[in-house]
Amino acid sequence: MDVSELLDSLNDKQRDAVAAPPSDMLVLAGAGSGKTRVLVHRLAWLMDVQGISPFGVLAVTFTNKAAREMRSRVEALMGMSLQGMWIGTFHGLAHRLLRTHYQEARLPENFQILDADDQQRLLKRIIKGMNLDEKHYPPKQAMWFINGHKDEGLRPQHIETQGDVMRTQMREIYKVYQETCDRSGLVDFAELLLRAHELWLNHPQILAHYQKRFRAVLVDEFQDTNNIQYAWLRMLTSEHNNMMIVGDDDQSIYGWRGANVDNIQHFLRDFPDAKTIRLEQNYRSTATILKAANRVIENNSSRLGKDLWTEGNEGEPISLYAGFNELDEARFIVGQIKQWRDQGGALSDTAILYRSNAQSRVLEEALLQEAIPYRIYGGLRFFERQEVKDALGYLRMINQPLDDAAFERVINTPARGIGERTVAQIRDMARSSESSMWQAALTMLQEKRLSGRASKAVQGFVELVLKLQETTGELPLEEQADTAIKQSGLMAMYQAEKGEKAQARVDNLEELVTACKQFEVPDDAEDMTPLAAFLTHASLEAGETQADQHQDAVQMMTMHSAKGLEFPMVTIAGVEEGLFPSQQSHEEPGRLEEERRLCYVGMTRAMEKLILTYAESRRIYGQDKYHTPSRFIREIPAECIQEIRLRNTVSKPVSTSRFQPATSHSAFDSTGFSLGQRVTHPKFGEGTVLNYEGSGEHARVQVNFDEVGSKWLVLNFAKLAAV
Ligand SMILES: Nc1ncnc2c1ncn2[C@@H]1O[C@H](COP(=O)(O)OP(=O)(O)OP(=O)(O)O)[C@@H](O)[C@H]1O
Ligand SMILES: [Mg+2]
Repeated sequence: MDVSELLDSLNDKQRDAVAAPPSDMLVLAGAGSGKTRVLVHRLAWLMDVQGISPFGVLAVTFTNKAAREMRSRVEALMGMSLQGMWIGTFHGLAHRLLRTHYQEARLPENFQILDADDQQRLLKRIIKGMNLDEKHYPPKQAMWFINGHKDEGLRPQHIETQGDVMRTQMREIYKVYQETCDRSGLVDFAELLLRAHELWLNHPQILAHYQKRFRAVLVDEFQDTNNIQYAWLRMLTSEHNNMMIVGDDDQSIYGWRGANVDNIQHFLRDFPDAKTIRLEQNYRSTATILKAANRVIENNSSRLGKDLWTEGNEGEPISLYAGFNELDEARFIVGQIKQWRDQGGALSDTAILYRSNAQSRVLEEALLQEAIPYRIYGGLRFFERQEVKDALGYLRMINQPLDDAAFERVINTPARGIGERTVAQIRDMARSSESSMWQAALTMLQEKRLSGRASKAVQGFVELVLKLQETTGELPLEEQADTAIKQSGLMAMYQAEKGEKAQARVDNLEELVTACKQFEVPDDAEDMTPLAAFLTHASLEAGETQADQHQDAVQMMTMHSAKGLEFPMVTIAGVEEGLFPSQQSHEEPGRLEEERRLCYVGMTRAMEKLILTYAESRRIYGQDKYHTPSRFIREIPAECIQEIRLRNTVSKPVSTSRFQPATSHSAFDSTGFSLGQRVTHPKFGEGTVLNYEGSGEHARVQVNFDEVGSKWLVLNFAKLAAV
């Protein structure tokens, strides 16, 4: 390959980094300045110019997707396949190392990886086996305890408990858990890293081999490495090799998961001769987007500090839209995406980013309604999520207890002492009597075919379902859901767990109640109960296959998963206090700055067009919460923002300045009503306009009546009048 090709597409500073003589190096630079590009070109340079073999480099990045992309970019630059090169995530590389040296790592040859779900299930069994109360020692918390200590390189014998009963017990759980894993050849994610570290610690000759072999070690997204990862990298260094780390302290967003941004300082301390290169030109975003993002991040106090500029043009202002509620917000976003598509833009060039996974539901529905394909990146669709499926399981049991899948799903979730063996017995009985498991369970109880303990536990479950059926039958759908989630113990189970992920599960359960409240039985399902109609709706949505890899689809993801990526058009939804920054971050000082870094990450994903939206009222857990716009919006200079207003009618402008004539013509314009407007109906009395859909004679409006609650009305027939 022509070397100049490698360097031509780089600016001076990038070239300095790529073509530097072998040395340790830190590339510290803001978003979109070409850090990842430098790393990729450096890899190619080392192999092509320095003559290092593909087996002599080790490159680490944050996600499997990023690793695949990096490999293919280097291959494209080199014009050859690089099979076998060590390029991957920390977990992937540790796995590879352990596979190669399984004997020294004291693992069976075919050891299995335990994913988070399996890990939690195993812990549950262990906690029960130790005769501990799961309520006091929730498996999820034990998992955080174990993984957290492993991330610090600590085994049970290293953990000080200071006489704390909880810690002592957790340490014991860790010990028993680890023995079980070792016996069965199971390795969890945190264990991969710790084992790989211990492998080198205990086998200096293996370590020496790799120290010599890997002449260059390159790490992207370094700001989000945790302690064990840094320790592992540090071990690898020797006089034979060099390390290049690339990162941005302003994009450190995994502190809550143990990432340690101080590792950048540690690197400078541990590699005193390291050369620091700062890249300052941004190639990704328009000047407006860049200026706005820079100004937001300036509000953080602990920064290494850097300036970013661009030669790019001004671009359009950032659009800001205040939704009347989350439905209006979603509809606006979908409208913008349609406009983008109509102007010839690809859907895959647009991304919708949000703070919390639970926000995706309303957005997904708005997209489905318009038949716009979408893909949820790094996550499941709302109705496919574990906790949502658990809750739906109870609703399905209320609706129809003969549903075996629902029965199996919830019989022991939350744990109520019904073991796998009992479930298997019930399953066998159902099979031999050709009945449902529910019926089989009833028969077995009646005929006393279960052992004392199992019988009592199954009886408890049956009674719970019967009670739910009896007490919720007449209730409105959302109260049915609320009761089921609470009385089944699901909510309490997830609330008892710690951490961001558990919080997301609680959010999703609350969101399910909201979904029930917003659900309208479709016309063709009027013979069904609202519950049955809702369950049908949920399974259809979950069953709808996600847009496949090659289909042009809108990209949806949390801001966390968007790290390192870029899109021509980006919408950040739910930019409001209490959601983003999150409620929890108000309570812990460091967390607010991490939220602001997340905002910086989100904004800097956008290349051409950035849209920020928030909802003035948002239904959370079936209740309307009124939020104020996020402080992050106020931190953006006013001249960078253009407020978009279209939720208004042309015919009846509301007098406040916030409601100006529509800038685009929605069907609603012709109805003569505006969202939020007070109206009166001869039968239902007064209410507030919440929502609308359709146009012309099909136009329908949703009104929340003070007396009778929310109703959809066909405009042509409804005798609505403005108050
Ligand atoms: N010298 C250059 N000339 C033209 N385009 C460039 C140059 N350097 C980088 N780019 C382009 O700018 C964009 C951002 O680059 P890259 O993703 O490497 O930035 P980054 O610093 O890694 O960003 P992030 O912090 O978000 O990970 C990419 O589209 C890249 O191809
Ligand atoms: Mg990058």
